[in-house]
Amino acid sequence: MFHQGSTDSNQTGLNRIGESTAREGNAPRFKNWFWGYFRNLQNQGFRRVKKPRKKKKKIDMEVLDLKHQTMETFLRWAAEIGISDSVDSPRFRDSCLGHSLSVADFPDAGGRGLGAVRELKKGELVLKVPKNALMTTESIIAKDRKLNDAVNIHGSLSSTQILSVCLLYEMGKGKSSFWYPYLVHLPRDYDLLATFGEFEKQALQVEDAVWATEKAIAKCQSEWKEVGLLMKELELKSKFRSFQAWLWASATISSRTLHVPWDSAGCLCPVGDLFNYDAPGDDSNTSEGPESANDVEEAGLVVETHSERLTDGGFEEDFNAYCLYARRNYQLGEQVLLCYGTYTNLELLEHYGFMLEENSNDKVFIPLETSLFSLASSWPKDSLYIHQDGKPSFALVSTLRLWLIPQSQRDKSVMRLVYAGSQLSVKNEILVMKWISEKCGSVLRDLPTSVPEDTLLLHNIDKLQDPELRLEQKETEAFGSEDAEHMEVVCAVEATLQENSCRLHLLL
Ligand SMILES: C[S@@+](CC[C@H](N)C(=O)[O-])C[C@H]1O[C@@H](n2cnc3c(N)ncnc32)[C@H](O)[C@@H]1O
Repeated sequence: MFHQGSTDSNQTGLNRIGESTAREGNAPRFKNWFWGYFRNLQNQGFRRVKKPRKKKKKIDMEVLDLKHQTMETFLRWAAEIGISDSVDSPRFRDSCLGHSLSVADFPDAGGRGLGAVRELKKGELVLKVPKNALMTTESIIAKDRKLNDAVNIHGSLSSTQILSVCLLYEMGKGKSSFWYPYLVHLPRDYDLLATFGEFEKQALQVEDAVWATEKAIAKCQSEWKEVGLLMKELELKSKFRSFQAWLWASATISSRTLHVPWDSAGCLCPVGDLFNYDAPGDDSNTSEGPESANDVEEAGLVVETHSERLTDGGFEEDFNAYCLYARRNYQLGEQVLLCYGTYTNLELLEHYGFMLEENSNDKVFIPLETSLFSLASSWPKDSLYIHQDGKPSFALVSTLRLWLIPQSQRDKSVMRLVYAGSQLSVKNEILVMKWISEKCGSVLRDLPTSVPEDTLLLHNIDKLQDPELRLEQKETEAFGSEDAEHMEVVCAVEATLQENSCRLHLLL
């Protein structure tokens, strides 16, 4: 659904959001800690766990005068341009919502989102956004000759780079932008990997997560350099040309665009981008054993079709509109969610800036011997992983079965059993499980912190970040008695917060 590709636990308490607030653009408190990544290993008795953290990075888009822009104003504007949550949209409505949906706050499942204002049936149309309301490169440049001409001579830039520049250009227009009522309600800060600083990156601890962060930051920087000339030609104000502004724009595009068939960058969809994320069906990881069809799919032996899962909506030529449908039945007050795609927690963090505590699509990669990799050459490297519930993937368990028998016994009949996902012998199976258990144990032991340490640290960092919960003197003293490493991290967080507030002052 959302272009880059559930928690149903907290779907009660539909609190209508009326006024815009400084932080309404995003969940007030995202669980952006990566420790969930290894939590299930810990649940199986492993002691050590990764503990990352994420500071808030404010990207100040001060051009927006938020004072007079309430959610009501936005929803009225949306109704005027034809956005509607009902099939038969009446011509005069003071809100595009109210028939099926309402904007509400879901603190534990995405923050601002859309709730059901009545019972909704699976497959029912819940939102229609006409093409003219969508922000695409095409629709933005169609309204601006100068932008159109400039964009057309920069054909080497990717469609995502172009859309990001168009977004910043539109932001630069302020109130004169057609989409101003929508733009003012975009989040002002994001937590995607590309926005991570050195401290946050190191806190991830796990090698592939640190590497993914470095890659995301490097990509963002090089893409920003590449668009420098275009932004200059467009005479964007320097604050819109800054790397901070670029981070903001590319995070907006990454986390909010919906797929459209005519532009690989997708579209920004007013109101439609208020749906929070629901992971695709829990069916992907509930199989009984590695012999199941799902495990075979994971191993890349069967091409998985997601068509059933991703049926929440899309652009429909017949309606000339983006149409979004209920993916299941909803009760009054429940949060209505969309599936943006199938993601691990690291991928969710990279593309959307959040992760799920329970994510059946999550994967943990453990270091493997080179000889094991060469034995697994018929499977993609990324199929050798451990599920969030601790179960090894089909490819991993099959390769280990083979690897842990003497080379002389690896004949055709054994290979056939391995590829069919069958056990070779009880002895071999015990060896496999023992090997995995010891490997995971050693990975976890090598990490600097444990879950309880992480939990305590996160709790204290939360307090430091929340002005309303500022640490009282007594608690500060309590820190003094904790170990030096903990204190060091708290100091680093304080320094980061300090640095951020200085940066904000400079911008203002
Ligand atoms: C398309 S927007 C959804 C609306 C968003 N909550 C808002 O206020 O604009 C996607 C963003 O919402 C947040 N989000 C969506 N689903 C979430 C979930 N299940 N848990 C936590 N955050 C979520 C993430 O910040 C994500 O980048």
